[in-house]
Amino acid sequence: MNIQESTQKYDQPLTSVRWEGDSLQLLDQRLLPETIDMKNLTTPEEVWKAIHSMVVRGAPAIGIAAAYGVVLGAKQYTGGDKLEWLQQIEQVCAYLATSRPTAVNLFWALDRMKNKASRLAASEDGISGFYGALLAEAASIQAEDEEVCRLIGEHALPLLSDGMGILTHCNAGGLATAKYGTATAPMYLAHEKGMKLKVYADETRPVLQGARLTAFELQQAGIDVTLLCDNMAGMVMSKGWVQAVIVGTDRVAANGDVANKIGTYSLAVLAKAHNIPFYVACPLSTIDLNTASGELIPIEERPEHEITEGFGKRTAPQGIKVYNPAFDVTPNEWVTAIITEKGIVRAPYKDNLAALFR
Ligand SMILES: CSC[C@H]1O[C@H](OP(=O)(O)O)[C@H](O)[C@@H]1O
Repeated sequence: MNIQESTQKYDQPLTSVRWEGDSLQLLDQRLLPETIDMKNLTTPEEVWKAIHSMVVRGAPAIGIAAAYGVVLGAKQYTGGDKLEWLQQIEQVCAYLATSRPTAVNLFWALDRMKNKASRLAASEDGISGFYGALLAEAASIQAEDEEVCRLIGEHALPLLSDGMGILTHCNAGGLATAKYGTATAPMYLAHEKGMKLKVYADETRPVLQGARLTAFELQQAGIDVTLLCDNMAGMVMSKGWVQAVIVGTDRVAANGDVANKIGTYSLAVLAKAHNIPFYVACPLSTIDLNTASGELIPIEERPEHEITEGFGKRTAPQGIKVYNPAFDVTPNEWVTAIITEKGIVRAPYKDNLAALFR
């Protein structure tokens, strides 16, 4: 366990997921911003728990961590039978798929690892090379995500201008991806080009990913960021401080409905009311053409204590009824455009999203 104070300025953005030697290092995002603690994981069970408890969170980061979780499962196989090895990999994938239900990147990454394992098992290659081949596949998923996020930022840049106010929600930042983030990618690239943006970050109750993660990473990068309570978004929009809303997503349905952190739908309605564009930034790995529309997206409900406790004490009466959905769905008609690594997609989303995969 490596604990450091996070008050120091870091030269490089923090990496939330890192493979080192033959184990997985995860930055415990539950402890940010005050503590930097890298956890060392060596089993799929530890990866499942890390995803479920949000040690690692954010759709792409969850997928990358799960991919390395499959590699840890492959390391556990000591036999010599290819079919038996494949069955073990398929069992690990099925197990890791139960860690969280909404972010489609988890299932996308596991399917990619399962397909790689199937090709290996069907090949003439010796089983001794399978572990290395799976590790290379997981590393490719991570490396590709970094490039994909950078491209999302590049495609978003024409939507931005010097001095612009951008409001974002939760953390769709470098900590939620391999690097750059999705919603934050244009902010980082604009900053690199000397563009002055004013970012407003919703704290994002109840887990405070905006306050603890987005505000932290943008401040570390030297980007002008102002922290808001979630209930302030309407007011700052009414003051004319916001010229665009940019958020990430955990799953885009085939018709363009968007599942994202709870509170996103409210922002979309507020943005429409103030005639402010509402952009969703996401990689193709977060677009799920197999889910026709938003009401079919499974919405995770999380533990009550995330709402009834905070700031080191109970913040609600004992026994109070609690509803704690971690996500909501924004209907596609409220979405101005979806920014992907292949470019900006606008309505009609069903046809235009499908065209991305042709
Ligand atoms: C770039 S995906 C980020 C996405 O994931 C977050 O959810 P969680 O923190 O619960 O994993 C949130 O919905 C972000 O928009």
